[in-house]
Amino acid sequence: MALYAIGDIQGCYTSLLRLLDKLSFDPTADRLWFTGDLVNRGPHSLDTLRFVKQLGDAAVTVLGNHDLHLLAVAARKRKPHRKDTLDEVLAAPDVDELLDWLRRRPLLHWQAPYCLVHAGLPPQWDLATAASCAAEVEAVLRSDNYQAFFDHMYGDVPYQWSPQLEGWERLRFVTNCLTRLRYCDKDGRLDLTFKGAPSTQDAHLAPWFAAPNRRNRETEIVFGHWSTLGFYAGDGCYCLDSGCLWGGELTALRLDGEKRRTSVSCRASLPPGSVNT
Ligand SMILES: Nc1ncnc2c1ncn2[C@@H]1O[C@H](COP(=O)(O)OP(=O)(O)O)[C@@H](O)[C@H]1O
Repeated sequence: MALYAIGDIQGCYTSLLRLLDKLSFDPTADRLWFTGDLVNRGPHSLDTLRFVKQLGDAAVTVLGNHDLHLLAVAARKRKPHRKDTLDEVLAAPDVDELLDWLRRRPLLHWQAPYCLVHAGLPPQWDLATAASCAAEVEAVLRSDNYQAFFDHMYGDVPYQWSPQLEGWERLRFVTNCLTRLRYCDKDGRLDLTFKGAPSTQDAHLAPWFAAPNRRNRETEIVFGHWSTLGFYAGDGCYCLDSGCLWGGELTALRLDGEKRRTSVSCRASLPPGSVNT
């Protein structure tokens, strides 16, 4: 049995199949963790969703900002963006089933010694706080009233964590950390606007995983979301978004035993190999 974490797919289904082929992935024995953003901007979001869903217990995927955006568009709470490639999902005969499954995915998955999230954790959260905050948003997304969440999800404020945060503001802050965070300042205030690579940011900002006094250092954090950072292993953290969507690579990191990185180039869309599912 092997456990692999795989970076943001964003509809690059043929790259995923080539990567699984290269790994000799066996769904009856191996396990996959996905860093979220299964969909959008890439060409085959529908195939990707169907594939990951049918993996059942062989896969864990956490929700990313593009997954949440798909749910918001489907709920008619947000207009699609010009660059979205979600129409095929929205018109699919199994759209309800797929999106019902999607909204029940976690925002954080913890299995010692790893924590899997799409984007990051603010420095003020220890792992227990992160897990309970994620559970608050997950409970809303799994409820019958989940569509109301999308009326309040968008926006960059509040910038800073306080245990006193309540209601939609609290849920927005939690969602922004887990699905959009890249940089914060030395006091842990989020900056959700800058998307560039580390060393190109303003001097007052640092990547979230390099924040001083980060209280979640006890766990190894596996994340995606940050294609300009690319594959990164440092500070007890692993970024697996190596820019598949932008013609970079799709990356898997073996998490059990010795960590081993496997990637496929996404420059050429080669015909997919057969996958044993
Ligand atoms: N709270 C939020 N505020 C703004 N955008 C959000 C939020 N949650 C999800 N999104 C979605 O995240 C996506 C951001 O896209 P983009 O700015 O290109 O960033 P990325 O680098 O993650 O692709 C959009 O589809 C947007 O609708």
